[in-house]
Amino acid sequence: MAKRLDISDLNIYYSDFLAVEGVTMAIEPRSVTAFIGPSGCGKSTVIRSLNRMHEVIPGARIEGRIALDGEDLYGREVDPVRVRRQIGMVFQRPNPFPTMSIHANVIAGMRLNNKRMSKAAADEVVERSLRGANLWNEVKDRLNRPGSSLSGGQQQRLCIARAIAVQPDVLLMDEPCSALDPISTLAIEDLIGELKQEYTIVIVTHNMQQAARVSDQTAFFNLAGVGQPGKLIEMDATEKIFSNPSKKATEDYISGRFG
Ligand SMILES: Nc1ncnc2c1ncn2[C@@H]1O[C@H](COP(=O)(O)OP(=O)(O)OP(=O)(O)O)[C@@H](O)[C@H]1O
Repeated sequence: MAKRLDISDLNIYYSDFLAVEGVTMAIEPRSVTAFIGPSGCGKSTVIRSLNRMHEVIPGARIEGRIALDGEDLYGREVDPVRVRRQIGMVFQRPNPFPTMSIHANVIAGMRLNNKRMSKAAADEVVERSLRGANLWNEVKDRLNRPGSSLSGGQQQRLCIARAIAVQPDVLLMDEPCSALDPISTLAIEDLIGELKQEYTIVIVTHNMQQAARVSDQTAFFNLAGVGQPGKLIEMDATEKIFSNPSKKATEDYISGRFG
């Protein structure tokens, strides 16, 4: 479970466009790392490179090294599908399979990986994952209803249940609360606090209060101008970033002077 990510000298391209340059950082297991920074600085691009989702875009590629507990995720022998199972992702908009039942949604990834799963084993995974996502009590009596019958916040927790069903090492979350109301947002934030006991979590957020509330480490990205690559400006304990950052650009951003 929870593994460490080491990123070194990472450059990320969309065809010829260098979107992110020279990122080196360590993401610790059993902790929450927040990526913050102005629009277009490359937060989503970096997070998508961590589980090899970046390369599904035609022409997209990376240079540098990303290692999970020392294993180079871009090594020649490495299967990107396996990487995406080990490093799960939750997106901005909850995206359950709308016509599939709640039960089937949770095990959708497992079915892909292990087609012959007994009903009892499936039921156990569904309950464990829904409990893990703090959704079990709300849905246990209607597991056969479609995923789309849930509220937005419940759908997002269903997506988190789906992501943890395959027992990943890392959970990536790209603005997981931006489509949610404040109550659902708090439920997800509480859940992130619980999940970090078992997982390595990386969250992209535009909401600096959220970064301050949920994360242990914060990475601030910035870009020098339009058409310039995004860069990691500094990364440190969240408390330090929000109280006494080392770089002026970070201070300007967190104090709302730009971005
Ligand atoms: N599919 C794509 N093709 C080409 N360029 C892209 C693509 N996706 C993103 N980019 C570019 O890469 C750069 C970084 O974008 P990215 O979405 O990672 O930034 P971000 O910090 O996540 O922004 P936001 O906070 O607005 O979501 C931007 O210049 C963006 O235009």
